[in-house]
Amino acid sequence: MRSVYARALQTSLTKSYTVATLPDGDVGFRQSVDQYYDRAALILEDRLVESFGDRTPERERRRKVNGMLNIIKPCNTFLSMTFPIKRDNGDYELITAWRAQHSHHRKPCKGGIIFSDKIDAEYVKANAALTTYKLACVGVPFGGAHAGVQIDPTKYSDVELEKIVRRLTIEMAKRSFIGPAIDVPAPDLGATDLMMSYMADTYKSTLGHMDLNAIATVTAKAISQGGIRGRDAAIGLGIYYGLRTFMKEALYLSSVGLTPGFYNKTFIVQGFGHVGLHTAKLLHSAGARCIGVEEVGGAIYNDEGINPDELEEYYKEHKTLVGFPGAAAYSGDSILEEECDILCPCATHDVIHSGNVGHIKAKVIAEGANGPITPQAYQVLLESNKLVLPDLFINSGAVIVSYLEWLKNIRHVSFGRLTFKYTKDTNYMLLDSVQKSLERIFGRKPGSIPVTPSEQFGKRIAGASETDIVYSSLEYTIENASRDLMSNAQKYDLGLDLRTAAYITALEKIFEVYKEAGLTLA
Ligand SMILES: NC(=O)C1=CN([C@@H]2O[C@H](COP(=O)(O)OP(=O)(O)OC[C@H]3O[C@@H](n4cnc5c(N)ncnc54)[C@H](O)[C@@H]3O)[C@@H](O)[C@H]2O)C=CC1
Ligand SMILES: O=C(O)CCC(=O)C(=O)O
Repeated sequence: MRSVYARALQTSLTKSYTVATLPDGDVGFRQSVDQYYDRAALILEDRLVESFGDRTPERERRRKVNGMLNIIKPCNTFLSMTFPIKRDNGDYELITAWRAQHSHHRKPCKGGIIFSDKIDAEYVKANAALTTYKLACVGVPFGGAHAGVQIDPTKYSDVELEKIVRRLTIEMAKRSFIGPAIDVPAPDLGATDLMMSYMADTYKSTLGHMDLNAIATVTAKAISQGGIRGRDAAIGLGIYYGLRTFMKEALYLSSVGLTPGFYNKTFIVQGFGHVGLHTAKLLHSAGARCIGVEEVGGAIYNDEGINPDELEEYYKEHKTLVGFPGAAAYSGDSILEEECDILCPCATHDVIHSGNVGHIKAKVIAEGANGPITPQAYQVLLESNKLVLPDLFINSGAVIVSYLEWLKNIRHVSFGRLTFKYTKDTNYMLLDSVQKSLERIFGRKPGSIPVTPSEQFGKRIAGASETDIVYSSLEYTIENASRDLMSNAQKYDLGLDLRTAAYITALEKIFEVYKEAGLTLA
């Protein structure tokens, strides 16, 4: 029998991650975050200078603004770790891992952990910076961080992975790189919720044993370990809500040659892991037609539509998409290049680059993955009137719901628990009071006037459950962020360049924090 660990890992760890070799001249994910930041900073600079008022000479104000813009960009603190583990066969091995805390403008820091042998220290720093901008873009009050463990997790047993996660936690704890008020990790590529439960358990049993808030030190834990309902689907749901907002915007859609709404729009998903699976399911439920899905073992295609729920079952059992009865094995060059309305790259970075961008036919691209498009390719997409919904906005569902989990943990009570009974009693009292008022006016004869809740109200009569709160808060946050992006795109005359609009949204907020807090001990 396979262990729980192995079962939990089965979908995310049974493959190796392929990363495109970029054509000459293409800048990949690592440099791209800094480039986008620079562009946003350049556009904002004059306004930021103005924002200081005119009591100080302009030269002085500009100096201050440039100083602050330079402070925001680099990684604040960086931890490089090597530690040994004893493997099941008796060998000793050194594990290399990193945690980058990109920004301390808000505490704690927050961000995922990637388990992959295709990453390095610079990649981790880039992801940490992107996380700072992502958090600020959607208004989650944390600083950005990210971690990487440089192993291919498929090559390690569940016991070995547990050892690595527990030792990693201790290494981070020793150096104050983990803690509910300091830095709060979560799973990313190649990681699982079970790993997060081990991490929380290790912290609370060691350095955090006196800390009442110890379990708030990691998010995306199992529910029994203080996790939150709704986290599983959070990223896909965020992508769906974000797409839905833009799929209502006739102005944006007409620029790319689409009509509003999801019904019968075609979509293709790359990567059928945490992000891709839920995105496909939700778009399918909204009436869009999934015509292609790609995984590392091969892609499948069906113009008539693929049912993602059935595909999920098939994939769990067979560990490959190919052979799924509801679609044919894809035999073209690249499914990313197929005709479709919405393309969702939800696997890894740098998959659309200057070598293939000319063949991309999708009209809307939702960046489920972090950094799936190189800056060179992005420019081409903009010039060919494609609408790209950028990573720092569209895949922010995880950080939004992580924030709710952290809040739940430090409040020590699940959402709704304190108010369920009171809300339900109040709502029944309200119905009763309406009934009595009607009877006072119309009398009780020939019988009492029944006032019963409608089906919809009946479902909500006891108030919001944890899942209701998570989903509605996610929806609210993404819709708000969408409006910020649209308004900044208009204000700065950016056309379809929502990435720059998102970086500007983030940068304005971070700048404001520095501006009003001043520089400690400066
Ligand atoms: N898990 C999270 O909380 C978040 C993840 N992301 C990003 O989304 C992306 C995917 O993350 P997860 O879904 O969590 O990882 P995952 O490990 O659950 O799934 C990724 C899937 O993509 C597949 N894949 C990898 N390379 C591929 C390729 N070249 N072509 C086709 N399929 C490929 C893998 O086999 C795997 O099934 C990453 O870029 C990650 O950084 C973004 C926001 C939040
Ligand atoms: O929920 C989190 O803290 C991490 C999410 C993440 O890894 C990401 O957004 O890239």
